[in-house]
Amino acid sequence: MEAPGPVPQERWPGVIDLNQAAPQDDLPSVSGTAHENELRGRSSPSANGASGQSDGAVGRSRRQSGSPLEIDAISRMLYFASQGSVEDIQAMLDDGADVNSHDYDGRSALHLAASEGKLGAVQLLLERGARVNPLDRWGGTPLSDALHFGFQPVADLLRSRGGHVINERLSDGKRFLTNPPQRAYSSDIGPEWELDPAEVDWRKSFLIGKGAFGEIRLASWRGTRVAVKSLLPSLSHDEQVELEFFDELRMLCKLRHPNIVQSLGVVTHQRPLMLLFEYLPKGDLADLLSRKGALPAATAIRYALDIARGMNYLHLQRPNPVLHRDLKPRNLLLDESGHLKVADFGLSKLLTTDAMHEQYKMTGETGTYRYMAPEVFRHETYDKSVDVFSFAVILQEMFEGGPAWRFTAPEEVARQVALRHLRPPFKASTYPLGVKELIQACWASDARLRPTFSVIIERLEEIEEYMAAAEKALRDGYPLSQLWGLPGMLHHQQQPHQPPPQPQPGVGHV
Ligand SMILES: Nc1ncnc2c1ncn2[C@@H]1O[C@H](COP(=O)(O)OP(=O)(O)OP(=O)(O)O)[C@@H](O)[C@H]1O
Repeated sequence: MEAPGPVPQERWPGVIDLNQAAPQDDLPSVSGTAHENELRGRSSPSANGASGQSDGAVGRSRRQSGSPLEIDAISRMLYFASQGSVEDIQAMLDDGADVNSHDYDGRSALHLAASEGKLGAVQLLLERGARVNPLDRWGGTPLSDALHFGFQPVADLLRSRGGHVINERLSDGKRFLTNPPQRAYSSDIGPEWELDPAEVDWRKSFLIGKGAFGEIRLASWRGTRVAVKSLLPSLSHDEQVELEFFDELRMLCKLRHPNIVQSLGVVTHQRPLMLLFEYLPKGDLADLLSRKGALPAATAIRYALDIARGMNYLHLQRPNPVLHRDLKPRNLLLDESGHLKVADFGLSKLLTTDAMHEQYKMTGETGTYRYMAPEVFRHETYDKSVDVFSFAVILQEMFEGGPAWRFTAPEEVARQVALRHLRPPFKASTYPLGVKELIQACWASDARLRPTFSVIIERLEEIEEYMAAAEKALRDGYPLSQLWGLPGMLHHQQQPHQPPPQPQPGVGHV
């Protein structure tokens, strides 16, 4: 059984912010009522006119035909609405665009215009026949958006046209939310991110590995070695996945941090879809642990800080945090200077949890199960704290030298963790004082009690300082008895027959 960890200094708010969860996982698997169908972008037969030009018709046509032109038109319409570009909206509508078109999340042009307070655009859309109360997948109407973001004149206008806020419960009890994640719509991925595939030189390429989303190869791009991730054809044929993928790519390409693997650009104009990343030749943490076993405490803490800093950067992205959802040693790459970088972030969002389970089973890539938060395994609503859970398991592995219960199938491990609250055991004697407690807080069953990465960074920095102080104390020849008050990392150094550590210039690398 899991021992309760200390109460972290900073907590998740009392109620989990479902708005921060990856949207596809909020979508309950119910169907049937007109209301729910509307939420999902399907019209009930009675609401769907003969012309078929309703939200539902667009939803269906996007899913069935999936022509890039159609997707582009919807995207542009939403972009213009969010910008309040009345003339552009007018021109698109004059050209035959559907005023009720919406994206995969059910966000219509009216939603976008209302949530940005674009009164002129709202007026125009209503005049041109926009439905006043379309529901996005969080159950939000344009009026609820206008109210949420404080645009009173827009709210007044919508109310005068029959706008209302719907805040009811789905049949399975999950709450509708009125403030969905904000998206920065644009009409294209942006030429600067779109790479010319002809510039990728495959002559000396080789396969680095295969994951649930596709394979990754070393290749050369403009003379530089790069890691090219190709999306599995089975995924990229799914238009829904592609829509999400493009949206995600815009965001991923902009991210920059010393502890995340740098994305260089994308190829979306031909298949398979490809993502180019900086190439990190030193391997990943999984390989390192299988070669070296348990890491020295100072190295483990330094790596933990690298991961936490990279993850903190992702979680603090605005307007929406970037969830990893697939944090594991295989996705932590070593750079030339001996630091870890987080790879593969954001991509798992492309799959629903169900699809993720299926995909992992299909490809045999079940490694993720060991790091999977209980709520993900149980297919429940979750938020960014799932990454904190994975981080805890990784930190424990760095001290233990590899995964616990190696001979048990990963899926079974996840089941025990999720359903019986089992947690990997602490066997090593090298944990510095405070690390076990930190790990326990991070893998708490109650996701609200898990600390944020900002708090984790503070704790790890304190631990690192303690360790440096202890090392100095040893170097300066304090009697060991005086060191008992210092962190537990000294405990293993005080075992009989172990000489005190030699002073190190800086922290040692593995
Ligand atoms: N930028 C990179 N440079 C060098 N090696 C990389 C890079 N990105 C990934 N790899 C390596 O490629 C291998 C496969 O990675 P990939 O992300 O495709 O799959 P995975 O993480 O094992 O699985 P999944 O995608 O299902 O999470 C891993 O060993 C990983 O360390």
